[in-house]
Amino acid sequence: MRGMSEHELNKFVGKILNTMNDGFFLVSPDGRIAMVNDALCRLLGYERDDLLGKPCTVLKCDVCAKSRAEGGEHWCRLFDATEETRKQCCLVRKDGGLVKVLKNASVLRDGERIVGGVETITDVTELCKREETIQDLKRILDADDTFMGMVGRSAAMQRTFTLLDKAAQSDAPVLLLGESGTGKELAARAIHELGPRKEGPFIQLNCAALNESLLESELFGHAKGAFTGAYRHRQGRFEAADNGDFFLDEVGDVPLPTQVKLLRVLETKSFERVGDHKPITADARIISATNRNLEDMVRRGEFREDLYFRIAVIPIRLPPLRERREDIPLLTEAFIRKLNDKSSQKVAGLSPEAMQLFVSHDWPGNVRELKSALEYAFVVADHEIIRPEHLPPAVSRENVCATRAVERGPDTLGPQHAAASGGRHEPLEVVQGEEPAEKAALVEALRKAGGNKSETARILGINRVTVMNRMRKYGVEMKKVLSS
Ligand SMILES: Nc1ncnc2c1ncn2[C@@H]1O[C@H](COP(=O)(O)OP(=O)(O)OP(=O)(O)O)[C@@H](O)[C@H]1O
Repeated sequence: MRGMSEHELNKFVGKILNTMNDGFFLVSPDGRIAMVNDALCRLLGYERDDLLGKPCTVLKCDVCAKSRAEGGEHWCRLFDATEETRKQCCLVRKDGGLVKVLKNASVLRDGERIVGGVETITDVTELCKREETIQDLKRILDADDTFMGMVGRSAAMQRTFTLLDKAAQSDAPVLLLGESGTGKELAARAIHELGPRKEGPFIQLNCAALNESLLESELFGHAKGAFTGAYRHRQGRFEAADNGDFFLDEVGDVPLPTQVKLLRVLETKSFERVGDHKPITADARIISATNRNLEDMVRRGEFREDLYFRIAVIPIRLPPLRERREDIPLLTEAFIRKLNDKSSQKVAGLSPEAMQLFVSHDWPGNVRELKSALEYAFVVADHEIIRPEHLPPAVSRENVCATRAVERGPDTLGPQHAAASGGRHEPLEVVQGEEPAEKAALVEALRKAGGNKSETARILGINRVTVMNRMRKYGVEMKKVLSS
């Protein structure tokens, strides 16, 4: 600036300040705004005249307000501190909006005399928003993908994990709702493991598997001679669950007369064994589960309303897999890792085409179906990579329909899903969706093992008893397998 006098320079100060991107203002020692630049007016939505001569408190700086409240020798802490750099504060715009800024401030002195204060402010609102987004994404990425053995990174599963955790801490009855294979049993175990009764027993009963009298005998026990075949006294599951958690699976299948007895036990914690009059008390927390729509059943008179309210104090819905497709790759990876550990086959992963089929399939049998599809693929694939031709037909064939369903959105997925979520009988397609994969995997493994059940178990990564159970379940005959 050689050749320009200070006086001449002063003439241009206003212009210089108005070319700055950052806001600038000058305050007099009594705190009145003496000078502002265009950037400040722009940033805060004020006209120059709105600000000039006004106390600087009009900018409603949060840090200034706080330090004023804490007190100090001077009305403004700047005059105590004499300098502030990169202080993060929040100002209020004329229209009431908040602006996050970084502020540099300095006291202006002429010798010993304070002549004012100068501040420059940089708008960091956008930067802060981006930082918040980064932090949110980081939280999602860092979020634990598993919760007591349940895999899920989707927001829906993360919410479910939080709810399960909270429910576990209370002693209130929990009702787990969700389609078959969504993980209700895993969730029940998680609640037990995390809850105050974890040192006590976790007793489980599938209410759908038994007729009325067997169910009552299982629930409450029976006295010797109570019915033909009752040779001994037998403890019921309620009694066994004393001081622990009692998981009533498929609670929607409890017949109405048994519902009355169940309600009485839940209310009084007291019951009698079948064929006996001696009252027995047991204190168990009830965790129930169903894939049926209990509210509809209550409306239809098929489920007692009073029992419903007893067991549904904390209802938690396990979302179907098609509502959280983002979890499919993660679940796939987790199951492949487990199957690799257990079986002789070593698989690196799915080809992009197979993964595409996985992600677009609707999984009416949910996580159980996905697990079975991988068990099938492990047996069929003789490569390190699972390709579409290694997947069960239900997965590879339905690609087109599934893609259409995805395009239509989850609310229009068709009747099989409505039924799967609430109807008493799962539609044929649901059963077909999950059974053939498990059955086909079993048959293929038996064939590979030449009928040797232990070898079959090793191939499938399950135990020998499960092999026999599955053979019985699917009516698989060894002779037919070996001759086909
Ligand atoms: N989130 C998950 N992460 C890992 N495995 C899961 C998950 N959800 C379910 N599974 C697995 O899927 C299978 C079915 O789960 P589970 O038996 O808990 O489902 P469910 O809802 O109780 O089914 P159903 O109503 O038919 O009894 C099990 O092998 C379970 O380990």
